[in-house]
Amino acid sequence: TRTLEAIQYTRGNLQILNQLALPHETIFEPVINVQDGHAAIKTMKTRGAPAIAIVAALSLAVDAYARLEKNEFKTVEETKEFLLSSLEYLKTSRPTAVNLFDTAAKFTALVDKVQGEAKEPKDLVQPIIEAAEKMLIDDVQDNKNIGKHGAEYIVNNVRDKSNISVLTHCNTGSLATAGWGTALGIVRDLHRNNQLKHAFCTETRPYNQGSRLTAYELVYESIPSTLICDSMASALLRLNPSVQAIIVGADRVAANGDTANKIGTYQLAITAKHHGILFVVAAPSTSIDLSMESGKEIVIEERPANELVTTTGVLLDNNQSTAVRTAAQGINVWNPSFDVTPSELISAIVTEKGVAVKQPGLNEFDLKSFLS
Ligand SMILES: CSC[C@H]1O[C@H](OP(=O)(O)O)[C@H](O)[C@@H]1O
Repeated sequence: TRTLEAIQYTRGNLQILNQLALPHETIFEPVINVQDGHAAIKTMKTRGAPAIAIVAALSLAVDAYARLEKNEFKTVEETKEFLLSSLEYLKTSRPTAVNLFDTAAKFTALVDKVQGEAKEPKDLVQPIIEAAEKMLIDDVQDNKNIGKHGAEYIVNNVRDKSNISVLTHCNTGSLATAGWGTALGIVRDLHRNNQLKHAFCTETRPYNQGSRLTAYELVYESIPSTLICDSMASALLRLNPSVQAIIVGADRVAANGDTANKIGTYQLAITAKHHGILFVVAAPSTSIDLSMESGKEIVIEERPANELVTTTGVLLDNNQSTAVRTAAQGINVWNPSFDVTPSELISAIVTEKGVAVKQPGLNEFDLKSFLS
């Protein structure tokens, strides 16, 4: 079966699925320049650490392609200035997921590398377009490898491999990546291998990535699944012994394994520890920030209060999605979009390169060695 896709691209043309309208309306919107790319990411029409980086890169690719077609670049220097300033601008869209910053650094290095031999603007633009297009391919391949490594790890490390249910948080599937997904990719592999009894997903307040996006992906592919409120996770673990692993994604993993992920991840790690089950982080190596020794340095994005005091994606009688206020007027709001789970609560970090685990007796991962 096909999985859903959040990004539609052909050279010079980019459309993104407006995830604010899911699951009720499937609306693809054009992204014609970096301003559109920045807005799609900032408003969370596009979200998910890998998808954010890919849409940012492709928005630069279509913007530069259009300018080249219209001969708007007069010199190589002017072209370089446009590319580098666009990357700096795209980095201001959301601060926590490292993938966007990793991509901006790689593309800046690419511009620096090719500028020496560049004779005309297209000599700078073409390599950027090709690098952006390659991300679409590489991301899906990375996720397939994550799915394979993660499913193997879970089957080999649970108590009862004939009775595996898992709980996942937020959305880490085809709607957060170029396809297949990270944590949800592991769920897909377990299901495809007939190793999954049931997948539980949390609602993931306040944006509801779980009830609106993950539930949508699971139902779309007929994966046996049940939606719970975030507040039900501990009761589920206490009452359902088949739930033997919690699998989540990541926005930024520090060198010691501390992981920034959707708000609510930290308390899932605490309850996994209390109930003695696996807590597994799934992420491509582009989500690992080796420049950060620990999670203390990770910037946590705070989102607008209106995203918490309303319920996004409510379906009105006229079949339009909208946000409806639920909280009392005048109440103060704290709305961090992520939290940091310390490495000692994490069983394993599954990447496309394999599964990182801690040395016996150690509370931290050594991801520098793992990735070297
Ligand atoms: C594979 S997506 C990783 C990560 O991104 C999500 O955050 P958001 O929906 O705010 O972009 C969530 O934290 C996922 O786990």
